[in-house]
Amino acid sequence: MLGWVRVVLLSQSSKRKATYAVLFAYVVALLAMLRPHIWQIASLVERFCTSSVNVRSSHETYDMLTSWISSRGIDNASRSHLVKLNTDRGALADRTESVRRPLKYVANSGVFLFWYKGRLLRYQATQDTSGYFKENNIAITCLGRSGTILKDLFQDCQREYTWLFASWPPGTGKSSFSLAIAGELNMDIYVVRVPSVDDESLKCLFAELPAHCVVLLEDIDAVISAHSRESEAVHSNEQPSFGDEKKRVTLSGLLNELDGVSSAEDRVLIMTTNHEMKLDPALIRPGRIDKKVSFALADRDTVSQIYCWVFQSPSETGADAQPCGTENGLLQAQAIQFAHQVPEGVFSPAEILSFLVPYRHDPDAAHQSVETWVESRQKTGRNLS
Ligand SMILES: Nc1ncnc2c1ncn2[C@@H]1O[C@H](COP(=O)(O)OP(=O)(O)OP(=O)(O)O)[C@@H](O)[C@H]1O
Repeated sequence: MLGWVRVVLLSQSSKRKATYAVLFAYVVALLAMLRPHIWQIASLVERFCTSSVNVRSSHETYDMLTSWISSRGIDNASRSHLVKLNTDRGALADRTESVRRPLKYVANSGVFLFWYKGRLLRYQATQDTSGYFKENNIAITCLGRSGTILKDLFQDCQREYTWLFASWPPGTGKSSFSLAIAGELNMDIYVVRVPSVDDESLKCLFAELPAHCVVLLEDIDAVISAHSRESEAVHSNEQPSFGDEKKRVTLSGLLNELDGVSSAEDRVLIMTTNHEMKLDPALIRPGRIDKKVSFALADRDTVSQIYCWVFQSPSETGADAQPCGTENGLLQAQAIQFAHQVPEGVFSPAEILSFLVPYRHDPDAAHQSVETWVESRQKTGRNLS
């Protein structure tokens, strides 16, 4: 067969084509020879030349990974799916909330290949039926003995999952941002913590508002909608207590006030929450809310800006000060170095700030202690588990 290929192509008098054809023929012949041993070879490659990470459906990392996978349609081709509610399993989800949550389809079995950061990865879903309970397993495999790419993938999954489903941790700057807006607009700001008021007191507060102001409603997820009341009653096996209802703001009570506030010109209404998934769609529908701003955990840029802010010299403080400007090269370099010691998307700006402030007169000590601090936070189960 090899001789035949060579003769035919040489007659086309193209030396290069002939070389390629010969090489191709050798490869085909080699594959034909190895064909009976192909599974042994594959298993040797898998055993000695790949790295993999395994995830079981009983662990929360499974939810993180499958959210990432299903949002990209990587396992769409599977013929057998497990259907799940797209929800954070750590949250105490109200049963009625599940009606609003999107469904997520996760492959039960099958092998799928996908590209991630320029590397080809393999996703294999299997079902373990050996025990009393069936458990789904996922193995992600990459070529090569270094699993760095897999660690990157899981960090991405975690970041996206935290962003989409988990409660955001507090201290990401929502209230500070609102105060800054009021300062920028030169307006007074009226702050209402929704969990501490009821319909009646909210009505009184709103009646007193001046025409020109910023109104900040903190923690609006504390509002109770009609169906949460029913659900609470069902779960506690009790009739709804009308005495208790008065102690909280109801959805309809809040909507009445909001429609009044937003109809007044020159008033800026800001609502904050750490639990976006708990909000009733009526509260955040277009028309009632003009803009949604998400506050994330600190990325590298934020960490280095906070560092500069803490360690700037007193002469640099002031409204227009740019402590990390290029003219302050040393501080900028130290800030970048510090930002690389803190994993991205894991800590809130408030946490970074409270770590740094005690070291404000001793930046070297901050650099020396940060790794231990990060490790201890991770060990206590904070975000990276
Ligand atoms: N991007 C940031 N840069 C510097 N400091 C920040 C930043 N974000 C938050 N902080 C600091 O973190 C602390 C908490 O911020 P803030 O109260 O605004 O957060 P929050 O998101 O409103 O928290 P919560 O969810 O508890 O209401 C404040 O001291 C604030 O100055």
